[in-house]
Amino acid sequence: MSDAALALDIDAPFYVAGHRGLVGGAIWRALEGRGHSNLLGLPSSELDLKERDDVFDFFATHRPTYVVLAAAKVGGILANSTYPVDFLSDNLRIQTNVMDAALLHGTERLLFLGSSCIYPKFAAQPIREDSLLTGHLEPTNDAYAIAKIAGILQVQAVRRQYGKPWISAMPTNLYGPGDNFSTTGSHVLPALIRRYDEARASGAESVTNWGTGKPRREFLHVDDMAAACLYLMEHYDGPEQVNVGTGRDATIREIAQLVAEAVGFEGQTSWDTSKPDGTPQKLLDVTKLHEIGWDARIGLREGIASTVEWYRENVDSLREAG
Ligand SMILES: NC(=O)C1=CN([C@@H]2O[C@H](COP(=O)(O)OP(=O)(O)OC[C@H]3O[C@@H](n4cnc5c(N)ncnc54)[C@H](OP(=O)(O)O)[C@@H]3O)[C@@H](O)[C@H]2O)C=CC1
Ligand SMILES: C[C@H]1O[C@H](OP(=O)(O)OP(=O)(O)OC[C@H]2O[C@@H](n3cnc4c(=O)[nH]c(N)nc43)[C@H](O)[C@@H]2O)[C@@H](O)[C@@H](O)C1=O
Repeated sequence: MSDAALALDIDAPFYVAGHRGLVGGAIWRALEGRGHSNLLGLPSSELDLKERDDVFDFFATHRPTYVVLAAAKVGGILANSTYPVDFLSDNLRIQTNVMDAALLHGTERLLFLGSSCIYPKFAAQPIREDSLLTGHLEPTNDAYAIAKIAGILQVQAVRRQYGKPWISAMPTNLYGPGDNFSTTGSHVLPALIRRYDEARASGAESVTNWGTGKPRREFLHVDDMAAACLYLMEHYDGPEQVNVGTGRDATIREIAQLVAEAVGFEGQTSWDTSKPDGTPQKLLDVTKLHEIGWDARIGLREGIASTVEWYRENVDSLREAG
């Protein structure tokens, strides 16, 4: 489809599945900012996307023209390795129900969100899109990755069998306002912000992080991610998933230092090597994204600083929510 044909109609019904989450929330804010007048979103307490009949009823009633599939069972390295059944089964059900209902009820365009963990554990770095299915997965998140790979295949199958311009994006590790700051279930950046800020507030002399601190990770601010998603919906129409990242990575030890500086913690850091490191490096090759015409804007120091600010403003309500 041409760029003109891909332009999003701001009055058409647009369903953001997972609109209260980190990514869905940022996409919702971005759509509101662009003046979209017909946004659809329901919390899981009102529409459990694992329930196939309920999902089909929702689509029959609202018939969304556009869908971003940002609802998923999501978590950090420990949650993924402790609950593989949930990460496999919930995600397969959520994405299959949403895509089947969207297909039946005439959704014109759908963006499926996968993750950089779909690529082989020892993929050549930076990781190109065509390294998918060329090697073994990282065991701490293989169940989640298999569900995400099935989602990419479903998008490609819909394109092939029905000719719909649906697409997939593969984000690198994300962070920002609205993240999950739970101590055991979260990803590394929110976990570090909470740990270092609590240590600063209590006057603790040291903190202990997980693993060796040697793995390398790439981080993208979620507002950049939301902008990239909408950009891709308006400028990309191809079967291959598109990597979304900054093209730059750092060691977890360096990230921890940045967070310590951002919150003003001056004590010591130690490492609990009984916790898993996960994949040694996960840096996306973003050549394709750049060729399509999009590049990240928010620098890591700036993004961490604004996320610390958001965390401090919201920490009380986060505690109440558990
Ligand atoms: N965060 C990251 O670092 C990365 C995320 N991604 C991908 O981006 C997408 C969004 O992730 P993120 O925003 O971080 O995740 P969050 O955990 O922040 O949000 C997930 C959202 O999914 C919804 N959800 C979960 N289960 C159900 C269900 N059964 N029925 C209805 N809604 C459900 C939740 O709804 P509610 O709040 O109402 O319960 C929530 O809004 C996912 O596909 C994830 O794999 C990819 C790479 C990195
Ligand atoms: C987005 C991505 O997220 C997960 O993969 P991951 O990249 O390994 O993500 P993570 O953020 O949990 O850890 C990154 C690194 O950081 C180290 N680390 C230190 N201290 C803490 C800490 O306190 N918490 C956490 N979570 N990690 C810590 C940790 O040991 C690891 O070396 C998968 O769910 C995967 O499925 C996925 O998609």
